[in-house]
Amino acid sequence: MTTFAEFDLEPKVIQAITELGFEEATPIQAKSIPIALQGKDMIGQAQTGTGKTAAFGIPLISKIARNDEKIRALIMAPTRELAIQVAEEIEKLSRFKGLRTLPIYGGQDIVRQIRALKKKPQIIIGTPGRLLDHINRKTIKLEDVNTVVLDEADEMLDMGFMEDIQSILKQVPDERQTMLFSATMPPNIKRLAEQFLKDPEHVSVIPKQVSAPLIEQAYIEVPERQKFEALSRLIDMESPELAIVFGRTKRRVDELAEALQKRGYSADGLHGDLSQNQRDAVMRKFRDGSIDVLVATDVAARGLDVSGVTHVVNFDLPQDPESYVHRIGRTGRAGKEGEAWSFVTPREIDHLHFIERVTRHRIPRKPLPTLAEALEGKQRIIAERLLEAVEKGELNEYKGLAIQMLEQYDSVQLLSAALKLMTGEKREASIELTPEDPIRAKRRKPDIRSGGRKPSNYSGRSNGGYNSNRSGGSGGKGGYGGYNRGKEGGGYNRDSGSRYSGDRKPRTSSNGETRRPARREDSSSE
Ligand SMILES: Nc1ncnc2c1ncn2[C@@H]1O[C@H](COP(=O)(O)OP(=O)(O)OP(=O)(O)O)[C@@H](O)[C@H]1O
Ligand SMILES: [Mg+2]
Repeated sequence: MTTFAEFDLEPKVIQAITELGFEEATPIQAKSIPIALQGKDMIGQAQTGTGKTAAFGIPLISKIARNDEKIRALIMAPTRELAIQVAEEIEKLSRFKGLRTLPIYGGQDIVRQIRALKKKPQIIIGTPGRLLDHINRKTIKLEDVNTVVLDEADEMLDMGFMEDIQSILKQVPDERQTMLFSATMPPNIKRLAEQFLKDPEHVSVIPKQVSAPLIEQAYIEVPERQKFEALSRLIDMESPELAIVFGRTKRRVDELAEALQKRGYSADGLHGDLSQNQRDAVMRKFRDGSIDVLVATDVAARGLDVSGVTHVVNFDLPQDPESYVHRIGRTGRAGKEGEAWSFVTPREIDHLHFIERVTRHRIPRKPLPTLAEALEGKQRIIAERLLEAVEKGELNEYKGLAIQMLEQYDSVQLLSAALKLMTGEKREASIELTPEDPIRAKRRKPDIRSGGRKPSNYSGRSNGGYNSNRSGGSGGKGGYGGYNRGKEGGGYNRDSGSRYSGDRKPRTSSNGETRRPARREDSSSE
């Protein structure tokens, strides 16, 4: 166990860490912070939800003085939501130190951003395209930047940001520290690292399997046209606190969110074609729990940290194994458990096996929840809500009528009727989703990690070694002491010399943005 007091950090930073409820450093933090504090370039890789943001954030803020009026640190992230979230985390970590952070992303009024830049933030967190706009307008000057972080660098490359990133990095002074972080490290990252990092230290905390161990994974084989029914039953049976459902395309997300709403679920959709206001509103509703189900494209796959996400559903399988790892990593974060379900059409079974090989994890098959299981789940929730209301009291206004009714009817009959009404007959609104084509299996060599290097001896606990008093201590669901599902391995041989060939051709863009050619389908995520 490594406490934060063991690092050479200012009391004000320690104070912020304590305030955030972090009791000990996660393994990636324990390894990266001392290296980053020395000013070395580094490549950091660790499973989803294991605190990579603070791993680069803490050293970064340690280098900046409060009264500095220059832009000293530049963090690049692939999506607007992620830029906002990283900015918030850095803001919290530097709260007592009093540094100024500013998220900069497309879709937001540029004049407003220019005004905010006049307040002299020292730390800018942005998406590459909008950052470059500001750099070209000279509203952001990079001449004093001494730290650059690329969060989810591989995703930024996949989205077609290579050129933007290159031209930004070329304008940052050479005497700088560059850090690159992600949960997965496909080979294209190597090229970027070779070009822009100086003798980087590789810091990785990756056990045999790439995905986070606290996520219970399963797949359901289901024909395309039955997917929606399967999803409704799954939600009913599992009654997630918060769930993210991933769909392949924007159209799919729109249709699915609407269909869920029609059936009475509290759901909304997120993709790159929505206006910034709409995107912000959806994320706000999801974070504060006023919607339970977020339906999203891969725009929500990377980095997003929303506490309370208990379930991830791949309504459509993702094309890339990396995407699978990042998507399911929206749950099982910070020492909490989560479940990840994937719908696989019969023709996609091969693709699922491919994902299993690359992620080195066998995904067990589960049967489609039956109607009875779905109903049982719904009833359980209703019963819980009823008992909560009993606990809460304040029922006097209803008691008179209750007594009257009980004099005339049998209590079991009455309560059953009440439960039936509360459960609600399923609104059988007819749902027609436009079918998506099945994904065809690609062939790559099975290793999602970088460079074929041996995994570092992963000595952390199976949950990534968390300890935070926010997580509610150990024991019970959501606890995290030495928990081990013993699912590692999955019967695949490690092929330590190889890594997959990474034929990651950027997918074509449909968002009408022509300036940068190689964007993929939801590339307006920036
Ligand atoms: N030392 C710690 N103790 C407890 N909680 C922590 C600690 N460090 C970070 N966290 C919390 O863990 C959560 C996940 O952190 P973060 O988003 O940085 O993960 P990540 O490794 O970047 O994941 P991803 O690969 O999905 O981007 C956040 O809510 C963060 O505040
Ligand atoms: Mg992250």
